[in-house]
Amino acid sequence: MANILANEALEKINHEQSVLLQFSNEIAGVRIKADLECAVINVLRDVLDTKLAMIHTFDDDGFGLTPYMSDTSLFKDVMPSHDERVAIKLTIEEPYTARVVSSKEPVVFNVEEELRTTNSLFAQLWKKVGFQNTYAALLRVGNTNVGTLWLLADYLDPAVVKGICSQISMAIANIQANEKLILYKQQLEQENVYLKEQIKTIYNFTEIIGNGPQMQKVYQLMSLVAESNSTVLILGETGTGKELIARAIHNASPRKDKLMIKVNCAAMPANLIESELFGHEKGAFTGATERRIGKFELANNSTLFLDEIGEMPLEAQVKLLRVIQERELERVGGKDTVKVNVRIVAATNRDLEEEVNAGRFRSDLFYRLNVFPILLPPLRERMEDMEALANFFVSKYNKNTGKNITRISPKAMQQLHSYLWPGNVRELEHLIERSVLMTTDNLLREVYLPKKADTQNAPEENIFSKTLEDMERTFIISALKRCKGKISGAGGAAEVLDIPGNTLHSKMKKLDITKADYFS
Ligand SMILES: Nc1ncnc2c1ncn2[C@@H]1O[C@H](COP(=O)(O)OP(=O)(O)OP(=O)(O)O)[C@@H](O)[C@H]1O
Repeated sequence: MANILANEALEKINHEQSVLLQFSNEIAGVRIKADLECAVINVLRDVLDTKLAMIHTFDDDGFGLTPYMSDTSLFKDVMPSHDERVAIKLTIEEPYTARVVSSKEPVVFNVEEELRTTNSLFAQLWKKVGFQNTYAALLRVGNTNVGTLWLLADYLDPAVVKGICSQISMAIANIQANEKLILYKQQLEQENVYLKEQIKTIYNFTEIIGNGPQMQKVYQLMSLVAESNSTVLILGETGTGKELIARAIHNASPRKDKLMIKVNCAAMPANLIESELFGHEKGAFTGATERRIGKFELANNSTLFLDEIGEMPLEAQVKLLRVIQERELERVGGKDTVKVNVRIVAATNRDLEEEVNAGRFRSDLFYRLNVFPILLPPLRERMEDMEALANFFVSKYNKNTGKNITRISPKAMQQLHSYLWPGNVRELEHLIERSVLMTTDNLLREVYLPKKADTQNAPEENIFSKTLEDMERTFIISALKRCKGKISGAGGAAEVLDIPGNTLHSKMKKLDITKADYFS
């Protein structure tokens, strides 16, 4: 008798081991959820005559449980749609789940008994499948709860259920870790592409040239605001250095270790701007083949630089306002709300108040952005910085081109001073770059200014209150002032006015223009 019992026990152990081995073989190499689902369902059915009712996984809060996988054929008459099935979320307070979570061993629920005593929705569902029992167990890896497993069968050996549980727990934990890795990898790839784009456009963040009183005011404002989280609005004509200032603010802020993210609001079509800013879920629209995170999420814990904010379409302005107010967003086509901690720096060359009055810019967004405005002066109003800027760009392009230009000729400097600079510092930079390329020795002799551009951009005056002679006089004086009194030759007022030097001399005599007029 003892031998028979020992033999039976041995056979039982052998059977358990062969089931677990088979199970392990099936799921060992599985890397993705769909393969795991297939392997689990098949091996349970074929080896143990068991159906997989459901695997739930724990939500991050450790309280909720979300359906993870099930044999979808089981309850399709009761809950035909996939959505309906996955919508059943549980918590650890649901009575069956509570028992499973608190038990170290697998729990057995007799279907008939459950129908009699509770007649619960779950008991009714189990009854439909036709097995006598439901076996449920907690899925754990180490000290971490992974989920719960629900099996339907007439009889299962608890030791086998335990063995299956530990293998499934490990497989799910691996898949979840793998999914996280893939997501991080995608995010890193996106950041990497972005970084490479940025590196192409960046030379030097820290060097802002200009020490005149106008730029001193700007530096003072920057140092007041940099360390805070306040929104900054940088205003100024095109090419005045708004992006440079935005980067300097970011680099002087506690967020400097993360990359500042830039969005050019003018460069994006209205229908793409939302997805660019907030990201989209896979399938959110035609062409959205992958989930993509937006610039707001990329800028989490960093600074988002919204360049050319004045060009943003009105529909996108509404959405932007919401994110700035709530500090949370939804990806296009997504249901989840994502919290973001982003510092906004915006820039524009438009007069935003005028845009508000014209109905092209939302006033509520304007007030949200205009928390701390910084106005950048145009280059023509800070000519005191011209020499430093010109020298800075010469040495920059020396490096880029391998030249060794050591000086700018007085004539070239005079030319730079006499021009009105509609394109500001960017235009100056391009002109110097060109001049550096054209220079063959170490003296930059000449800059190639656009013809007559200075006169086209002269400020408007009330011409009707003046005689023709008055106007001519004022105009000549202003040209002489810009040329620092130089009358003829390169960079002189005659060149700016495009008349011969002698003609200018005689006009000055006739109009009684003396040094006192243009050196005052
Ligand atoms: N103060 C400065 N010192 C050194 N370089 C400057 C300065 N201001 C502008 N620049 C250079 O001039 C170019 C234009 O500057 P930036 O792109 O910051 O201007 P912006 O005002 O943002 O122009 P836009 O309105 O067209 O976007 C850049 O190459 C920048 O490095």
